[in-house]
Amino acid sequence: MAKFAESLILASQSPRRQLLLKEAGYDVTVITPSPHAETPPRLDETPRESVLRIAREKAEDVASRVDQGIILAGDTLAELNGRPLGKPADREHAREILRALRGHDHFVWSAICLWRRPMDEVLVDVDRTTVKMAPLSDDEIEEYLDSGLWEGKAGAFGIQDRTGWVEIDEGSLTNVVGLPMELFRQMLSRFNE
Ligand SMILES: Cc1cn([C@H]2C[C@H](O)[C@@H](COP(=O)(O)OP(=O)(O)OP(=O)(O)O)O2)c(=O)[nH]c1=O
Repeated sequence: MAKFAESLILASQSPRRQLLLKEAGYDVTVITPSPHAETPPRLDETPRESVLRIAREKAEDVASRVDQGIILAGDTLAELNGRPLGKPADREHAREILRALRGHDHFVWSAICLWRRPMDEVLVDVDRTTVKMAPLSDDEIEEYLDSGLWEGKAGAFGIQDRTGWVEIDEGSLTNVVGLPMELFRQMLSRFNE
């Protein structure tokens, strides 16, 4: 792993992003972006464009409060037939999303923004994973909804929650969980070039 003298600041309240970094040996300080920093996906954007913009908004918000270091922000969306699927508003919404996704291939997009202070050098990039959800029965969906694990997850489902229910066709697993670690390492090394 590349060593950085600069501190790494995770601009995220996501416990999963924090865990992925910790497991990979990165020491991070967490500063949560303000809830107003992020504006939801817009109709005139593709899901790819939305995650790139939103990751940057979160990083910029935290950068305005940091004097020195590298700020890392991310954003994740699922996409089914061009339609962005974010975090479900409630159980009803989660059910609707899972019924739409079951049995289908879909994409998961995660963007990363690295914002280096005080130079204000900014890198933004995105990764895409193709996944397939098993043809879940209504009962299986209700069982998952009962677990509450869908809350706060793009596409109302966590690949890490039920092994075998979602399979990766192509791409990175950490990208699906919210932070593509391969891309993160590449981006970090670009600051060293
Ligand atoms: C598709 C999928 C998403 N997710 C999670 C990753 C993200 O945390 C979440 C998408 O929400 P995001 O808005 O990307 O992030 P967040 O609200 O959790 O945290 P913050 O904005 O503060 O950084 O969905 C999983 O954990 N497993 C999955 O399989």
